[in-house]
Amino acid sequence: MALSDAAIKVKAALTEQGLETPMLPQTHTPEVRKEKIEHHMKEVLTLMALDLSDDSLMDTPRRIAKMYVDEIFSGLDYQNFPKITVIDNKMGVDEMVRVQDISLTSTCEHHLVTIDGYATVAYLPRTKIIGLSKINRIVRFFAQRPQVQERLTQQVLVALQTLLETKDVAVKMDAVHYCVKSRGVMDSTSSTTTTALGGIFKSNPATRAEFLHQSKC
Ligand SMILES: Nc1nc2c(ncn2[C@@H]2O[C@H](COP(=O)(O)OP(=O)(O)OP(=O)(O)O)[C@@H](O)[C@H]2O)c(=O)[nH]1
Ligand SMILES: [Zn+2]
Repeated sequence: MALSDAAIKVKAALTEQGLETPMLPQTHTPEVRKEKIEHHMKEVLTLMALDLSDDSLMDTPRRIAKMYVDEIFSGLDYQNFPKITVIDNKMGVDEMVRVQDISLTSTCEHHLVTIDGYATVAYLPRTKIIGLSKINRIVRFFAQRPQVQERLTQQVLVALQTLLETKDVAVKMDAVHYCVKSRGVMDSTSSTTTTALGGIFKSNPATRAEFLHQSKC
């Protein structure tokens, strides 16, 4: 199936700006990917001395394969880029549109454990207005990849700048990294905030302050 125009444009913009996730071309169908991952997960779990003949563990390799391909890493495949509804700004909206407290669950690319937090996204409409839920869907698409939070924040910024045909976009994320909480340094209270500001959100101190100070996350 051919990629949507939106997916093609966003992928090209990320590649051009050096912000694409390091990825190889997709050479297998989702079904083949799942079969191969299931096979390798069996090896991994067996190496950990788990008895996969137990009825509780038996289907775990298949479950993991399905979860990787269809769910938590589905954003590696631009076939899964959301359908985007962008309309002309006929009403002449010229004030900030902000969506806050967007649930954000991603996976840290260093340890493949959960990143759990919130995102706030704002833009100043120029010629285009985007369907609100599409902002949440774009956050979710890029979150469903192995990620570092800084890149995730920038990818959402560039995707929206591309689709909205304006630089005036801002993204803020606040998240707990389970690689910091449940292992390693085992800090259960810290969280990480990242921002990516474009256009007027970067250059105008008042707009920047309005976004940064009013966003709850
Ligand atoms: N900048 C950034 N770092 C991250 C993110 N997620 C995880 N990390 C960090 O990636 C680093 C990987 O460091 P390494 O020393 O290679 O891995 P490690 O031995 O498991 O490190 P510890 O977590 O300190 O035990 C760690 O400091 C993680 O906290 C992220 O989204 N952004
Ligand atoms: Zn990690």
